[in-house]
Amino acid sequence: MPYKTDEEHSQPYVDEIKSSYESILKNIGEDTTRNGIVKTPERAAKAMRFLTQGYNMNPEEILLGAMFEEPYEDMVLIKDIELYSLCEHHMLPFFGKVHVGYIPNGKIVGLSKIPRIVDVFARRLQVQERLTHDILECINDTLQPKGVGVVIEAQHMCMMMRGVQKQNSATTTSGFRGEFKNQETRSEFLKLIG
Ligand SMILES: Nc1nc2c(ncn2[C@@H]2O[C@H](COP(=O)(O)OP(=O)(O)OP(=O)(O)O)[C@@H](O)[C@H]2O)c(=O)[nH]1
Ligand SMILES: [Zn+2]
Repeated sequence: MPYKTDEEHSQPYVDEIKSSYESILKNIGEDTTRNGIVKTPERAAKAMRFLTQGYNMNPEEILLGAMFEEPYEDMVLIKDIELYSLCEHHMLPFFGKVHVGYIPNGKIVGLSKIPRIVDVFARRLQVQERLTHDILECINDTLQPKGVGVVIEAQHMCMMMRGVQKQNSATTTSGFRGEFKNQETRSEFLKLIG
């Protein structure tokens, strides 16, 4: 099996994280023995393991597992990939959409593998800028296309629920390699993602 399932990644360290959540609940003034809360440390620990399982996964391996020789020379675009990640500053969610385009150089990759590598990098503590580059460099280094572009549009809960409390601001980040640095190719990509 080239990479592990979500379930396999959720097991290690759950007990340690569980007792940490128990302390957090006590410190915010909760009664950790009451019915609705008693299993919360374990649930929260499993959820946290799920949301950070990307540390244990190898995105290059995912791409290499489904690369096929193909003489297609035009742009391949996978747009509107749902994104859920956690910001490394507050460990609060940021969420939005990822758009990935590439121009093959003799090899294409199985389409599902692009959202899969987005999830691998998103399921780590992140900043949006690094997430953008992680996805970009992984595709560029592994698939070695003629060009690749990544755009992420996201909203950050740490700016919505707390802090500056801005509900409608969105952040866009982008990165381009190879032919996507040419104005014409980049414009075509940006036009296609709308
Ligand atoms: N560049 C970048 N900043 C982020 C991201 N996620 C969260 N942040 C910011 O990280 C910064 C951390 O700033 P600090 O001043 O150390 O933390 P803080 O006191 O909680 O800041 P406020 O959110 O302004 O209350 C904040 O400005 C957040 O908006 C991200 O993906 N990229
Ligand atoms: Zn944050």
